[in-house]
Amino acid sequence: IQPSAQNPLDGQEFRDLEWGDLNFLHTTDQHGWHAGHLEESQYSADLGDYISFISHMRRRAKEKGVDLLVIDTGDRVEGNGLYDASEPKGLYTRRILEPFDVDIITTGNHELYNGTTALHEHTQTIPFFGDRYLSSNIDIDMGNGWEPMANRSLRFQTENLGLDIMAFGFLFNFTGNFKNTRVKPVATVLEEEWFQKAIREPVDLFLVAAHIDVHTLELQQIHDAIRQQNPETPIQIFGGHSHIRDFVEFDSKSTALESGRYCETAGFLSLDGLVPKDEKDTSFVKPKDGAPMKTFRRYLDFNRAGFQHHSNTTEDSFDTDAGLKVSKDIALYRQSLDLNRLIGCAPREYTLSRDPYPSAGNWYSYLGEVLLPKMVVNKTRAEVPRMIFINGGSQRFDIFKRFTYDTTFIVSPFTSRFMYAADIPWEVATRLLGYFNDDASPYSVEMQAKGEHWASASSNQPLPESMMLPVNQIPLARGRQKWRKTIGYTTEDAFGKQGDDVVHQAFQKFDTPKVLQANASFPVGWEAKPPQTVDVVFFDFIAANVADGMNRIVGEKKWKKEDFGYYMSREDTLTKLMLEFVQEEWGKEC
Ligand SMILES: O=c1ccn([C@@H]2O[C@H](COP(=O)(O)O)[C@@H](O)[C@H]2O)c(=O)[nH]1
Repeated sequence: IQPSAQNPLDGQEFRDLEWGDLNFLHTTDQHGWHAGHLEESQYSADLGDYISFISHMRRRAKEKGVDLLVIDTGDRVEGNGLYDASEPKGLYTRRILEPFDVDIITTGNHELYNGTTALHEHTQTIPFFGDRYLSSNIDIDMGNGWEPMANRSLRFQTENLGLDIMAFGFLFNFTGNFKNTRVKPVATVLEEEWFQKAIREPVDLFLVAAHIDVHTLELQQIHDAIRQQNPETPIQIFGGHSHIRDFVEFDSKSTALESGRYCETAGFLSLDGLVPKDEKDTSFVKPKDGAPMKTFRRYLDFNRAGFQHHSNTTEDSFDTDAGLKVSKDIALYRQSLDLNRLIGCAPREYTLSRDPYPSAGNWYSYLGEVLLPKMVVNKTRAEVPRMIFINGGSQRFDIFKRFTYDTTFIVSPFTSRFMYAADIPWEVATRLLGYFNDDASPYSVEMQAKGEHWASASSNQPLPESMMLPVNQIPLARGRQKWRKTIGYTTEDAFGKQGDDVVHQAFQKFDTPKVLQANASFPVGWEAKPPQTVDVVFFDFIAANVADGMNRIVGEKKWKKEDFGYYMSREDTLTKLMLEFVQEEWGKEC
């Protein structure tokens, strides 16, 4: 745990784990949160704590004569100062991840948005993990033509039961990658010779580590391709990308688990009733005593109390040398990046989705009404009315009272710059937001294809400490023991409502805007007499979408993204502007 982080409150009610023959721990979408959540005690474990936990769980597996595999399904980068504040980005993250002893690891879309990130992944991270790092559908060009980003598949035997496993690593059909990589559509790869050969190998289980939302066509396609050749063999899938706790059942021997995001969740899954046959034939996985194979899943809140509970350790016996070293290194790296530096104190907490948009506590509302109009300005065109558009997905996390240097990256990690289209007719500019918000618009379709996930009813986001319920003690019928309930994940998935390891109180989640519009320098009385033209200002990340939108509105191909210039200096990213704003506008009395 990091020096400034807090352990969760005592007295939480746990749901225990059920071990099987083959057990898994799974993380996904870590997004640089390796220091843990310093403002939320429920998710305050750091990667060092997780490393200690893994080590105890491996020991327990050995004692039980079963196996444990550790999986990570990508998007380890972008979204936290520990990754984004270093120069080059990820300098420390790559070192921090080295002791992370995963069995299978794969690539997410965030490893590919930026050419340098992809390059570093290929030249530094992948060699370290070697053949355990799988990229079944990604290629990279290092200057000599396309080559596989990493190993395509891996066949291996588990340590204790000797289960024979064939593993793959897939990314969804992502199109927003930098041009030094290419992501092959999943359906195409399923037809490739190497894949067809791999699924014909006589193994006990197929394992798919996928940076793919578990409710997608891509995963169904992967499942169906393997199942067609292997009617009886278990297919275990681990997903990611949509940042939620989720679980789906494809058939009685195939499920997919998604384990949340941002080091808030470690997924646990077990398969029982796997009996490897001596002779390899087409039905070597047999149910125990004729009973069907049993699958069990649980979502663990990422904190030391839970890790100790599930690994049967105590505060005294929990830490391993390797885990302690990682926690110490993280603290040193954070210090050298000055991440704890207080920039300002927020007038109140702002949330992305726990407060409705628009409302006073909603961060998008604050951005649209206060921050963007003030900060996004070109001095030479300051008097020209402007409409500023940013994509909702650019904002990544809530704002607590203490806004530190780290917070700027936690909220706005991307290096998007502001571009503009000058003097756009009022009738065109005012229809842009409607165009973006129209579900049928090509913008939505394209962004969905890129993995854009707008508000999702099934995703549930945890609350900060300040939202903890007052101690709500519920006496147990059989004794004097009392539980303390906190607000947090209350996941409902294909196996029901008992998946979370801690019994929480549910919370409400509201829709977030796809695209946010802010207006600035509008003349007095504009409602009665609108300006004839305005500047349309937007992130370069959505420049092509803005051009498409305006072309659709006027019904002709008038704009292309190459026509647009930068509205402000290229250094003026929203991350930088936000930091300046907080420094200037918010006091330091928290
Ligand atoms: O430069 C960028 C890159 C991405 N985004 C937005 O991020 C999300 C996707 O993130 P996931 O963690 O994979 O869900 C999506 O909304 C992109 O639009 C961005 O704004 N800028």
